[in-house]
Amino acid sequence: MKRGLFVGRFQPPHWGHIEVIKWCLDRVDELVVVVGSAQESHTLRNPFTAGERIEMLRLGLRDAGVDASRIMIIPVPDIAMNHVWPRYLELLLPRFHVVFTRNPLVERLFTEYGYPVEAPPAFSRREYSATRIRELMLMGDESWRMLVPPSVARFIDEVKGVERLTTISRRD
Ligand SMILES: Nc1ncnc2c1ncn2[C@@H]1O[C@H](COP(=O)(O)OP(=O)(O)OP(=O)(O)O)[C@@H](O)[C@H]1O
Ligand SMILES: NC(=O)c1ccc[n+]([C@@H]2O[C@H](COP(=O)(O)O)[C@@H](O)[C@H]2O)c1
Repeated sequence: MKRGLFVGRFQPPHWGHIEVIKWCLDRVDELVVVVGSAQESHTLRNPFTAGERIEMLRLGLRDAGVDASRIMIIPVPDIAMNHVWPRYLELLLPRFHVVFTRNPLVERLFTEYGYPVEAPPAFSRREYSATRIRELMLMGDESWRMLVPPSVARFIDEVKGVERLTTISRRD
């Protein structure tokens, strides 16, 4: 049984993430999806809580018809020591055999630690970018809705995500 690891912040999850997860599931039996920077919320880079990000990932994967029984979604707060971060993930997660990432730091830390690392292809990376989605939300541009699965857009409406982002971008 081969298990893979995929780490992201998912602020918010978008179609690019869903495509990457599907790509990973073609290569392993199970995938551990880490919701990183789990301690963060209510900032411009990290507006959503770890719990909200878990809910949105599950909704998005359901929209895409992905088999949830092959995926474990686990929130992990950051630690101040990059060197020991892979070891820290081993403490918190089920065993994994390969790391999937396009993040250069994540790639570097796991390669130095001795794991095989594979880079998923870029799926319309310019469009499917959470930074871009947050920028569109702040500009009041509704086209962000096309970049996330429909239930994720509904969830963001429910928690007033755009209002939250707009409020925290203001100055006093
Ligand atoms: N469209 C995409 N195609 C392929 N990989 C992607 C895509 N979007 C994100 N990823 C990868 O998914 C992982 C987690 O990404 P992350 O949650 O940071 O999304 P992001 O869109 O890059 O967000 P942000 O812009 O907020 O950093 C990273 O390895 C990232 O490279
Ligand atoms: N020292 C650490 O805690 C450490 C090191 C490398 C990456 N990470 C986390 O991994 C995640 C990587 O995801 P992104 O590609 O969305 O940045 C982030 O949450 C990042 O903070 C944490």
